[in-house]
Amino acid sequence: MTSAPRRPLMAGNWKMNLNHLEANLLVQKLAASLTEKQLTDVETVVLPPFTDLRTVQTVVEGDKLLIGYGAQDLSAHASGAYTGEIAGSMLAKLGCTYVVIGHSERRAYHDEDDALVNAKVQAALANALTPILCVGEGLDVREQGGHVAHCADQLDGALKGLSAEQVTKVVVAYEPVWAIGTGKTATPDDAQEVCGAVRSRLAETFDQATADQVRVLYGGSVKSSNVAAIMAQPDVDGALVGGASLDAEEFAKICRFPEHISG
Ligand SMILES: O=C(CO)COP(=O)(O)O
Repeated sequence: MTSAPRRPLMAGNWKMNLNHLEANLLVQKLAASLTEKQLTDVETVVLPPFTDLRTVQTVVEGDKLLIGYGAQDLSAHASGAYTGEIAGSMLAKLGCTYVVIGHSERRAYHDEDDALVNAKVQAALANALTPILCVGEGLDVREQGGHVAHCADQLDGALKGLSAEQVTKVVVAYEPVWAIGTGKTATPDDAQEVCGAVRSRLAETFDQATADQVRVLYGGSVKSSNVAAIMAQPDVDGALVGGASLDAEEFAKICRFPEHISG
C-alpha cells in the first residue's frame, strides 16, 4: 500500500518580532499575496508571539483565510501555579493548530532538554495541537560528523513513550543551529541527508508507514531564492522559516515554491 503524498508545509516562525497590530497587517498581506489554490496546495502557517495570537485568530476567522497559525512554545503542564507559562488548552481555545517545540533557541537560552521537550510534545498532542518538533546540531557537532546521530538522539528523546499513531501527528523540523539566522543555508544535500535520516529513524523505531506520513521540514536561512532546491529533495516536506517570514511578500514567494520549480 502506498501512502498519500505529504502536503507541503511552510511555517513562518516570527520569533520575538511583530506586535499584534503588525501581525494583523502581515497576515492580511500574506493572504492577499496567495491564491486559494496556492493556499490549498501548500499549507501556510504563521507562528507569532503569544500576544499576537488573539489578533491572528480574529483576522483568520473573520476573513475565512486559509492560513493556519500556532505558537512558538507551550507549557508541559496542563494548568496551575506556573507563572508566565501558557497551557496547550489555552492555545487550542485560540484556534491554534500548531506549536513549535524544542527550538534550538529554547534549548540554548532556556535549558530545555529532551525530557522537557518530550513532556511538551505530549502536552501538545493532549490538546490536539500539532507539534513542530525541532532537532538540529551545532557547528562543533557538524564539524565532527556527528550530526545524524545527534539529531536521531534528539528525536528519540522527544518521541519517547509515543505510539505510532501519535507520531503521525508530529511534524519534525531539522534546523542546523549553524544555519539559523546566519545566512548560511545547508546545501540541499545536507538537508536531505538529515531529513532522510530522521525518516529512517522513525521507520526503525515505529514502522515505515508511520515514517512515510510524518512531514519533515528544513529550517535555517530559507529564502525564496533557495527554497525550490531544498524542496526538490525527497525527504524535505516543507520549511520552517525565520527572518524571511517577517516580510509578507518574501514569505508568500517561499510558499509559491512550486512555481519556481516548474519555472
Ligand atoms: O530558526 C529558524 C526557524 O525556526 C530559522 O531562522 P532563519 O530562517 O532566520 O534562519
